[in-house]
Amino acid sequence: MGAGMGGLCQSLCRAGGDVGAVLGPDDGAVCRAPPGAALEPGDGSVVTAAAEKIVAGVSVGASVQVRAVSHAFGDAARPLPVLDDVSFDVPAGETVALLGPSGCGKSTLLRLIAGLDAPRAGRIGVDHVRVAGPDPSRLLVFQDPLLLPWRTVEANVAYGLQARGIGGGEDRVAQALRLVGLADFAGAYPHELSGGMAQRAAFARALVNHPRVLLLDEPFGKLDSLTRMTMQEELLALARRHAFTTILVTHDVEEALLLATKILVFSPRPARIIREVDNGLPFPRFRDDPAFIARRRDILIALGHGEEFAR
Ligand SMILES: Nc1ncnc2c1ncn2[C@@H]1O[C@H](COP(=O)(O)OP(=O)(O)OP(=O)(O)O)[C@@H](O)[C@H]1O
Repeated sequence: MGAGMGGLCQSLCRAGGDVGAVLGPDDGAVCRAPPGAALEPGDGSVVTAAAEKIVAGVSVGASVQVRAVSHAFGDAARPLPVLDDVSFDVPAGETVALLGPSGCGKSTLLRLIAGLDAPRAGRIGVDHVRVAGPDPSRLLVFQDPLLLPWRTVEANVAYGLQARGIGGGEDRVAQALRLVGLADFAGAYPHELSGGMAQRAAFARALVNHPRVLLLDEPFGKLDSLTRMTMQEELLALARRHAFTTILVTHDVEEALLLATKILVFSPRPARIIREVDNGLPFPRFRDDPAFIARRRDILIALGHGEEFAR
C-alpha cells in the first residue's frame, strides 16, 4: 500500500452518514427508540457539515459514539451476556484498538458498529447519527480475506459496487487497487496471490466503497510476522493520509500500540472496558522506546499477565 497513495483523499472521502437518530453527548441512557427515530433535534446539520467538508476536499473519517451498549445472545431463559455497558468515543480520523481475551465480545461489538446486528441496550452512532443497519460507509475487514475464487482480483473488488448498481466503477476499482499496491495483479485469481496480497485485495474491496469507518477484525492475524509488519506500516500510512476512522480488533498488544491513538482493554465475557490507554506516542513509533515498553507492560498486566511475562 506504500506506493501510489497520494492524491486519493478526495476520492476516498465522501458523505456516507446513516440517516437515523442523533446521539447526544455522553448521556449513557438505554435507548428505547426504534432505529431511525430522532432522539434529539439537529441531526441533518451534522451530515450536511460533513458533506461540505468532503466537497471541500478536507474530509474523511466519521466519528463513532458507543453509548452504554450491552448485548447478549440466546433467549430470556438462557441468555449469554456478551457486552456489558460499553461506552466510548472515536474521534473522526482516529484509530482505536480493542484488546481483550478470546471470546469476550470484541467481534460482536464490531458487528454492532457495522450495523449487522442491533444492541439489546444502548446506542451506537456515527457522526452522532444513530446506526440503523449496515452501510457501505462502515465496512468490516476480517482475518480471512474471503475472496471469491472464481473472480479475478479486479472483479472481487468491483463486486460490491456492481451489487449496489453503481456505474463507472472501473476507475474506483483501479484506484483502490493502486492504493493497496495491487494494480499489476488486477487480472490475477485469488489462488495466484500470497496471503499478504489476498489481504490487500480484501482491503481494496473495502476501500472501493469509500468507507468513512473501517472496522478491522484481526486483519493481519493470519499473516507471517514480516508481512504483518509491512501491512501494519501500510495501514498506518493509509489511515493517516486519508484520515478514515479505524476500529481495530487485535490480540497483538504491539500492533495496538503501533497503530492506535487509544486502546481499550476489555474484561472476559461479558466484555466491559477495564482499561483505557491514551496512546499519544508520536509517529514514527518504535518498539524499543521506553514509553512504548511501559504502555505494553501496563496493557499486558491489565490483560491479566504476570509481571514476568509483561516485560
Ligand atoms: N451469533 C452468535 N450466536 C450465539 N453466540 C454468539 C454469536 N456470536 C458470538 N457468540 C458468542 O459470543 C461470545 C463473544 O464472541 P466474539 O466473537 O464477539 O468474541 P471475540 O472477543 O471477538 O473473540 P476472539 O478474540 O476469539 O475472536 C462468544 O462466547 C461467542 O461464542
